[in-house]
Amino acid sequence: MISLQDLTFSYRKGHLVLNNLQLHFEPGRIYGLLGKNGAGKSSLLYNICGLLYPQAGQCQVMGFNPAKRQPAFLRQVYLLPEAFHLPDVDIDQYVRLYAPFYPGFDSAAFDRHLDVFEVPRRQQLHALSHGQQKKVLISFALATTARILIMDEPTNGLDIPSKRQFRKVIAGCLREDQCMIISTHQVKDLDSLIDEVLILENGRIILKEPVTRITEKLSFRQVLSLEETEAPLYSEGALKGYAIVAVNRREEHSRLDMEMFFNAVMVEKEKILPLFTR
Ligand SMILES: Nc1ncnc2c1ncn2[C@@H]1O[C@H](COP(=O)(O)OP(=O)(O)OP(=O)(O)O)[C@@H](O)[C@H]1O
Repeated sequence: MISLQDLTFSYRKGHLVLNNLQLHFEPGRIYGLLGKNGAGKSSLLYNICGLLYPQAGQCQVMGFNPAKRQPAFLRQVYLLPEAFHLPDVDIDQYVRLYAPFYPGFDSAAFDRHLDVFEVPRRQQLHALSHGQQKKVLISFALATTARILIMDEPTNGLDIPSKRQFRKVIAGCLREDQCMIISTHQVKDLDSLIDEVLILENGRIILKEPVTRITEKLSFRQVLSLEETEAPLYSEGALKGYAIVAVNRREEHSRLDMEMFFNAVMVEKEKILPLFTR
């Protein structure tokens, strides 16, 4: 559905932001794009949407070259950017203005999502808080039913109950022909939603693995003392004892803790990445 071949991108000469990326994204999946500040996550997303253009290599999205920004492409792609500015209209006017760009726009779904988020319906957008505005945009994004949904830090600025609402709204909303890429630092908000994890570092994808494969290779556990377990790959002090990431030697079933996983990869790359070489 999305295919990047040898994609290289930089804002200025001599400073590669995306370095020779080979990447494929399939429909029916939610991808979590992780990386430290400045790793190149937004730049990658903007290349996929055609808002930035590669210096070398290819980017193909649903058979289109995004850089051409053809209407048939734009109708099927929605980017929720990290920072946004909304016009001073009310929600209904906003829908009347922007929904026509998306032929598959589902007004009933939009209303349902707004209800879950408990957004006051009759307000001017400028009278809403930043978090409420974001909820309008998340609801709008999902209601477009665009085949490619890209969200840059969608849960930034959402309060704790809203993060739960976000998970509720997203879960079960993706169709088999849609693909969602979520770039985030707020990994705890999303670890139950993500099908596949990508980690970007210094312009390269250092890991791209389905959650099922991560938990097949690694186990995520709490232990009272580090002596009671064979040397973990990574550990962090927890309320009672330690949270650990260990090699999953006994085919244990554990739930991915994406924050622990990301930290473990950052600190113990040499130990963890080889577990995933094919
Ligand atoms: N408009 C720009 N002009 C020049 N350099 C830029 C521009 N935008 C980003 N960069 C640089 O490109 C690199 C990647 O930035 P990008 O915003 O893609 O990273 P990111 O992973 O999304 O970061 P964050 O997690 O902080 O949002 C950084 O080194 C950044 O300084």
